[in-house]
Amino acid sequence: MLEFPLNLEKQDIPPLSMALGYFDGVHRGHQQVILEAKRQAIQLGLSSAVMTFDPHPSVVLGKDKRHVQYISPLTEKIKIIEQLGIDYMFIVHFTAEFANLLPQEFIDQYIIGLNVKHVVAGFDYTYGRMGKGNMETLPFHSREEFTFSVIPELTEGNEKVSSTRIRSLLREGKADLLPNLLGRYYTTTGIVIHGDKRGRTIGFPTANIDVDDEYIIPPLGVYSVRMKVNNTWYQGVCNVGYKPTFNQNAKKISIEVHLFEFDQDIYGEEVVVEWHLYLRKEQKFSGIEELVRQIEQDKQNALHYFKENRQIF
Ligand SMILES: Cc1cc2nc3c(=O)[nH]c(=O)nc-3n(C[C@H](O)[C@H](O)[C@H](O)COP(=O)(O)O)c2cc1C
Ligand SMILES: Nc1ncnc2c1ncn2[C@@H]1O[C@H](COP(=O)(O)OP(=O)(O)O)[C@@H](O)[C@H]1O
Repeated sequence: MLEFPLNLEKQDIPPLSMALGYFDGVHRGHQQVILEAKRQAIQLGLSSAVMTFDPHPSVVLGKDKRHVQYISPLTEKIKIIEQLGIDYMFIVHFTAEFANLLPQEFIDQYIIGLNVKHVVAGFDYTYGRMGKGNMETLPFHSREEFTFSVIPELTEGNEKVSSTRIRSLLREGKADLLPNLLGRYYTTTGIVIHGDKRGRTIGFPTANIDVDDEYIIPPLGVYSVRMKVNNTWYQGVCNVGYKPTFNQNAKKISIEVHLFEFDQDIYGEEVVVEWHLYLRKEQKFSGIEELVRQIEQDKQNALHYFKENRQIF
């Protein structure tokens, strides 16, 4: 992986076929762009590359300076793109200065200057100050130094597959609808931390996960999930919430997963939660007995879900 500023001369970089995009989520539309860059690389005898930007342009340009949340924060995005088998990744730090480059300056410095011989981007990709450069202006800005392919809009159910659509489904808890758009289930990577140590005393030990706040967390409630621990996937149930049965004024949201057929100490481990299906709202129960009865029911519902979808797992 290469990060800007690059201390490389053009002659040190192999000729590239490069996919351009912000690629939050690396969804099915993004995958078409990236895989086309790879296909063109093979056909034209080039190395494949992806150029992406960090942080999200809205952090630098937006009026709304709130903390931005992603479908795939940078490290997750890098992992997913690596799995697509791309040779080089360029991560451009998106600054006010970068956003101010004229379209021709962007093409000269970041495309022609990096020895790019073929560009692949989606039909609505824009570049340069105020997004003035687009796929129609690209032939003029290319100075005939590279060729390019434009990937048409990918739709699903008559609607564009987009990061915005995925973000809103995620915020509505519709994890089960995401594979149609993402090409996989939604995942969040985090570290197992210590909780209140109550879980194992009620027969449901739960791994409390500290998830980076750059991720979009699905809404409060109980979900069927899978969790990857040391490269093995386990089925389980996850509660996202404040545990109102025990806490009156909890401020920090907790994400905790009870795994079936699992009995290991995994404090401090990095784990991946794969979100499958929203099961119910988080509730305040009158006591432990009622809570335990409900968690047992959640477990049965999740087991049923995994059994019904056995062909996938
Ligand atoms: C599947 C599942 C569903 C849960 N549902 C609720 C709930 O509706 N209300 C609640 O107060 N706590 C709920 N919890 C959280 C439990 O209260 C929590 O796991 C228990 O207190 C242990 O916490 P600890 O791991 O911090 O010790 C749920 C936990 C799991 C695993
Ligand atoms: N089936 C399981 N699912 C989740 N965690 C488990 C399981 N079995 C053992 N553990 C371990 O036990 C811990 C959870 O126990 P718990 O009493 O809920 O403590 P805590 O409140 O610290 O999470 C997990 O972090 C993990 O290390």
